[in-house]
Amino acid sequence: MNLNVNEIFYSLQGEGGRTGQASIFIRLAKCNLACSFCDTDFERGVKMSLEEVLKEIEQYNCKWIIWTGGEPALQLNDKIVAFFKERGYLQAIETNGTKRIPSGIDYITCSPKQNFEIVRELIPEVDELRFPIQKGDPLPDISILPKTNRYLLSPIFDNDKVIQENVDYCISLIKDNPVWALSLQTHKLIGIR
Ligand SMILES: Nc1nc2[nH]cc(C(=O)O)c2c(=O)[nH]1
Ligand code: SF4
Ligand SMILES: [Mg+2]
Repeated sequence: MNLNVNEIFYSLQGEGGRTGQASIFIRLAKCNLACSFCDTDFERGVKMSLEEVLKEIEQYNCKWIIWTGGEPALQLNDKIVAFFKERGYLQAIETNGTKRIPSGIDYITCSPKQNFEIVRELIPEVDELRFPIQKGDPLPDISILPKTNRYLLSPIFDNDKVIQENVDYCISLIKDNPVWALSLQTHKLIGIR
């Protein structure tokens, strides 16, 4: 079994409910969407076997993987997740909600970008919903979305720069609708990967 890998790096989770936790990011190549605000160059990839990925990540003193992309659910399956689970890894995923998630994932972050009504059919329950928001965007209707305990709004940045009007807009939405909370891309604020 192989993966088409864009990059592997060791950093701290910058966003959401696991912010600040050391994690090995495995960015898989390719996405099935093309969002205007996308901050990631995910097209290029190299073919790696699971053993090669394991060898690379074993150098880090960390047992959390974050599968990201692109859209990692285009490539992951139950067997790949089981391979890393059997070797002691906990696995988080950052998904756009357009594909089913393999079993065995320990923390699901879902950031739907379109077709919100099909997301819940594919992924009934997640650990967090995190929506990139720019000024003027409507607040998502949580009644049709996957079940979760964490509803997060993430103001869209200009590359690594805060766009204050997006932050202010998210804050006003949250004050009016306190089921939501703010998620910042803290890695960009502090200049780490
Ligand atoms: N530090 C850090 N945290 C992240 N959380 C999600 C990321 C992503 O690109 O998916 C990301 C990233 O690129 N860097
Ligand atoms: S779903 Fe995510 S990775 Fe894919 S284009 Fe949109 S923002 Fe970029
Ligand atoms: Mg990123």
